[in-house]
Amino acid sequence: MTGAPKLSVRGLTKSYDGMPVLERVELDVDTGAFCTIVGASGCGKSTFLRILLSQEHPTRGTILLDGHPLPDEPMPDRGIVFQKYSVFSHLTVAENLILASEFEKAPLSGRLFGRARMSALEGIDDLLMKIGLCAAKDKYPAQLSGGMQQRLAIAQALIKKPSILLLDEPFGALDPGIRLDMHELLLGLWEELGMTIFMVTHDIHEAFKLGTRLLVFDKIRHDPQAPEAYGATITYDLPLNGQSGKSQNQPGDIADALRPPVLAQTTITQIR
Ligand SMILES: Nc1ncnc2c1ncn2[C@@H]1O[C@H](COP(=O)(O)OP(=O)(O)OP(=O)(O)O)[C@@H](O)[C@H]1O
Repeated sequence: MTGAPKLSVRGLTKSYDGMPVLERVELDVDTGAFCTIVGASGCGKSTFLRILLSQEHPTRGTILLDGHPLPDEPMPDRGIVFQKYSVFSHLTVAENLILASEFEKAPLSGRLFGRARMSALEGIDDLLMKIGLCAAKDKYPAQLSGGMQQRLAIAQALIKKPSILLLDEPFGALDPGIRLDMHELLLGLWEELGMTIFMVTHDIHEAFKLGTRLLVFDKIRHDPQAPEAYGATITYDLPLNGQSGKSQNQPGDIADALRPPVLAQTTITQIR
């Protein structure tokens, strides 16, 4: 790794009501990495993303962003996209995109008028072009397909030019063909904007295709009498080169390893 990492996580533990969800997570991520995150349902992947967004806070441990403690509140430097469309249904595509500017420039009313509004609307043209929604600028979300709504959600997350993009199963609700289009779109944006991406997915092939690094979350300790006694951590951290197909690891290897008994044995060995 060259220089200071973009993000550095040390001894991260997150508990709810005294029950650990994440335990002793350690991670350094370079600027521009595309980290795909997989793991069993309920193992804390979304919690991890919410902590990176500062929507949740660690119970223990530290997170440094560009060498400084992660701010306590979500900031424009980190954008997030969820699986279900998180856009405002009563606003058009353009209005959804200028909303952040409206609240920034008119915090009391949340509305811009006249020249200020025109200027905000002109400011989103480039983003609309990138995201392929120029023709839908004045449509409402209900008039858009699922893929288009998710494009809008991505555009919304990008409007403040975040250096970190957090994606929580962003394509999980889309048809396979649309997902492929979205992969192309996302890879193009990632390359052009140089963001560091963390993307949770349940699709191991998607994880291998898109990521430069695969993070597997799982529990390394299990108590059958008390399944919630232990939290998950990063049990596999694999460099990928999905775009050039040079990765030595293949989706099937991880899919095999994700079977619980094998994973438990393998990861304990690995952690030691
Ligand atoms: N605010 C909360 N209060 C209490 N428990 C919570 C809270 N948020 C998450 N949890 C619990 O933390 C655990 C991890 O949840 P999380 O959503 O992070 O898992 P996940 O790996 O993203 O799951 P999935 O793949 O099913 O989306 C779950 O047991 C969940 O019930």
